Parts: sequence; structure tokens; C-alpha cells
Amino acid sequence: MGAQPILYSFDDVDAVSKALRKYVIEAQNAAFQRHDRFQISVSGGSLPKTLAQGLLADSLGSGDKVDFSKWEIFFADERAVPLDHEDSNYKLLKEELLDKIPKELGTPTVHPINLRYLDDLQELADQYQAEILQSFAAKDSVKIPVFDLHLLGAGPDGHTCSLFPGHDLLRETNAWVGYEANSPKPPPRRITLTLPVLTHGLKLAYVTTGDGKGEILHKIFDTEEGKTLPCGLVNEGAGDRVAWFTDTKAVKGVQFPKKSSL
Ligand SMILES: O=C1O[C@H](COP(=O)(O)O)[C@@H](O)[C@H](O)[C@H]1O
Repeated sequence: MGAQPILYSFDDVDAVSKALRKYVIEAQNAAFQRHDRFQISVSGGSLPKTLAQGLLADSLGSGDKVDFSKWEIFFADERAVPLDHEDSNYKLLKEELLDKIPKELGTPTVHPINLRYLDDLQELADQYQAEILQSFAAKDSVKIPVFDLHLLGAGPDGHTCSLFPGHDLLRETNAWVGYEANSPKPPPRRITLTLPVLTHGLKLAYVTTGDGKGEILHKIFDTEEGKTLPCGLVNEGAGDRVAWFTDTKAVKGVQFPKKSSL
């Protein structure tokens, strides 16, 4: 058996957001030491709200500082819609976090999709890959971008980003960004980071809270079938580089060992 993911369980969403803040700041500081910037991907769904709650909280002291000026934010997945559309992950992150960042914490560099290619999913994905390449190109030879952190969510069917159970895109081994034309969850047209990019991340954090995530978390952590789901494949591929931030409601029925502090 390979290295296992870490499953954190906290009392409530408030405690999850505090722990997530600590974890993200540690990842940020390690990235600043390494290359003076913090290259991350962020998902949509329920994640941005809890993330914002953690990151916008008052600082607890000198080691607990978010410096957004050196953050480069990519989207772990995005829907092929305009940036002001209600389904846009960019819009969600903007409203939950970006618009609320106080000036003194700096301004992150954010990489939205290129709207010119909304009608051509392959081109939309290729252009987003080119955008990633440009950012990572300073490093010698970029075979695959190694993000400092991927911030992820898990859908009730075990999907992550826009990688859905049983879809061909799960078998992608070359492209960094793929497209999904038939997402079972609306809207149908999306682009997404692929599994190899996710599993090469230095750190990966899942944020899943509430009763509604109970069944899928049990499946992912306690069953063989769960290992074949997109979230299970990320766990398998990235092992102990993956940390799951959950509340007690979400892991009530999970047998896998849990930790209650970082
Ligand atoms: O469609 C999506 O769903 C997943 C999971 O969302 P959640 O609301 O169940 O947390 C999300 O991570 C992804 O970015 C989004 O496009």
C-alpha cells in the first residue's frame, strides 16, 4: 500500500476554515522560500467560500500572513461561459474572495480563461494550457507544471475539477488541460486540469463539508469502488501530499482514520 492521504476532521466549517488558513499559509511560505511566488489552482463549487473565510480572517501574528502580491491563481476547472455568467468559477472566486482582499494584503495575479475561444472547447483548453506554460516556463524544461498547491472540491458523485466518473478524460496522459463537452452536472461545457497535473502538485487540499458529502466520502475512503472515482484516483496518485479538510458531519460514516489537528 502506498502513502495515504491525510483526512482532517474538525467540529464545524469555522474550524475547517481556520485549519485551511494555516495549511495554505504554510504552503505559501514554503513556496516563497523555493521560488518567491505561490502558484496555485483553485476550484469552484463550495470551496471558495470556506477558503475566503480562512484567508480573509484577521492575522494571528507574524508567521500568519497572506501576501497575495506573489500569488498566481489558475482555475482547476472552469465552465465555458462568460466571466460574469452565474456558472463561472471566476465570477464565484471574484465575489467570494478577490473583491474582498484588503489592499494591504496585495493583489494576486489571476488567470481567467480566454473568452475568445468559448465556442471551441479544444482551443479553449489549449489556450489555457499555453497560459500555464507561460507562467511555468522560467523553470528549465517544463514537462508538467508542478503547482505549489491545488485547492479542490469533491462532488457527490466523486468528481473533482471537471473530471467525472467513467469519462474518457480520466485517461488523459499528455494534455495538461482537457475539455468536457458533456458534464453530467450543468453547465455541460467545461475545461479542467487533467489528472497528471493534479497528482504532480506539491500539495493538494480538498475542502468538503456538510451532511451532503457523507456518502461520497465514505465511498472514497472506505471502499474499493471509491478508488476508481476521480477523487480516489487523485488520492492514489498523490498519496500523503493530499489533505482533506472536512467537518464532523461530512465524515460521520467514514471509517478511515481521521486527524483533528494539523
Ligand atoms: O462543478 C464543480 O463541482 C466541483 C464540486 O463542487 P462542490 O460544490 O460539490 O464542492 C467543484 O470542485 C468544481 O470546481 C466545479 O466546477
